[in-house]
Amino acid sequence: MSDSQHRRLILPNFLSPQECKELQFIHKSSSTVGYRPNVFSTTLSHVIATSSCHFLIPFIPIRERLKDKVEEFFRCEYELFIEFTGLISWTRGATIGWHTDDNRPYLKQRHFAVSLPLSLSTTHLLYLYTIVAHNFCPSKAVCYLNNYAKDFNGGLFHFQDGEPNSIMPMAGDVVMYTADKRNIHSVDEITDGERLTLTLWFTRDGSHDEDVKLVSLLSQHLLHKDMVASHLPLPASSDMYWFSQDQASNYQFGFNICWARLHILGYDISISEDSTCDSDVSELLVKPVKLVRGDELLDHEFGNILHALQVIHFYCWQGSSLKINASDMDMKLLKLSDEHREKINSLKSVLMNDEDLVLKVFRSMPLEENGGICFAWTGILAATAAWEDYVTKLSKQIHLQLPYWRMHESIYMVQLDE
Ligand SMILES: O=C(O)CCC(=O)C(=O)O
Ligand SMILES: [Fe+2]
Repeated sequence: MSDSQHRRLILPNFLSPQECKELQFIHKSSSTVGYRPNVFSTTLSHVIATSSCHFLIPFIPIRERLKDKVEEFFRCEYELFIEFTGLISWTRGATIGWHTDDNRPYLKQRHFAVSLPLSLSTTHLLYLYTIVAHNFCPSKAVCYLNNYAKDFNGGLFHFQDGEPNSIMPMAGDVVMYTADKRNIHSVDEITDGERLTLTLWFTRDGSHDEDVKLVSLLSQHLLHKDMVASHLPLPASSDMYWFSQDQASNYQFGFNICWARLHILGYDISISEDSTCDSDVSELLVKPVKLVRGDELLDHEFGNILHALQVIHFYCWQGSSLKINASDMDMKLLKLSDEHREKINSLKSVLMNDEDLVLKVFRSMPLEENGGICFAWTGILAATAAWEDYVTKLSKQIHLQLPYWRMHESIYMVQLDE
């Protein structure tokens, strides 16, 4: 559906349920606290910085399809650039009143450039000609990845003028609109659950091309890394995972979102022997961990809490289709001693000292745990192996495609004959 003035476009079912679920898996296992209260985000530069470059792969075909649509709909004669790609989730309390989206810093820069009358070089003049003569209004695409009323309540999207008046976010649907006054919009407060979107910004201005920055980050990151090296995620600084209501990150009130996301799915974490509640939070995040459920501990070591979180969310995503191997049946489960339980609780009081807040933020809607299948430790072990296969496959694709991306300073699906 598009409106008569060509300022917005709504595309139902643009993303497949599988694409939505894969992006949800990435976000729930990689997000950091976001730029506004009660908001969480996963940017592409963040996944690179945390040694999870492979997660870029699922975004690539989706970015391409969205860019093609925007170019077609807004009738662009020249190429557009993606300025930003991110997964963004809003939880209880997040809201935004009537606003336009043209408050991005690069817009100010553009106005500044136009008001410079003197000493312009030919390049400058050409540049000005391009932005003035082919004035493309920056645009945004918001792809909904989960469902109103099922995964969250509240969070309806509204346009102030014209049709459609309101949009009920449903997984797979996309809304595209120009960032100017023709599209004043708002989002109702989220009252329950977690509302998840994939958000992209488009620009004409090549100096804000996200791909150039991402290719450079990828090159730096992968230069020293062996292709067969481990795919362990590397946690970012601990304050990026610290949620507190007043945004003060002094670790006194609030919680670590990795621990919290495991907790709401029914897991506790046992951090290696020498960790105590006096340890520094950043130190705790990089230590090997084991998973606990009830009074059982799975005797399998994960590289760090982020690794455990990725595997558990992989289990939630793929649960019902995972194959249990014979070797998974040999797993070792240990009964927790009182002493061990006490230790877990004391670390928990450091990383998650406001449990009520965790439940308020993440656990207000019934969760569809483990892809709807019953929990089994054998399933977790199967997920551990399947996660490794999955990231290895994605990682190979990154390594094969990066030379082409570097050559073109652009990220695209390279057709390679295997
Ligand atoms: O998530 C949405 O539906 C739109 C969010 C929005 O308007 C914004 O972040 O500026
Ligand atoms: Fe907006």
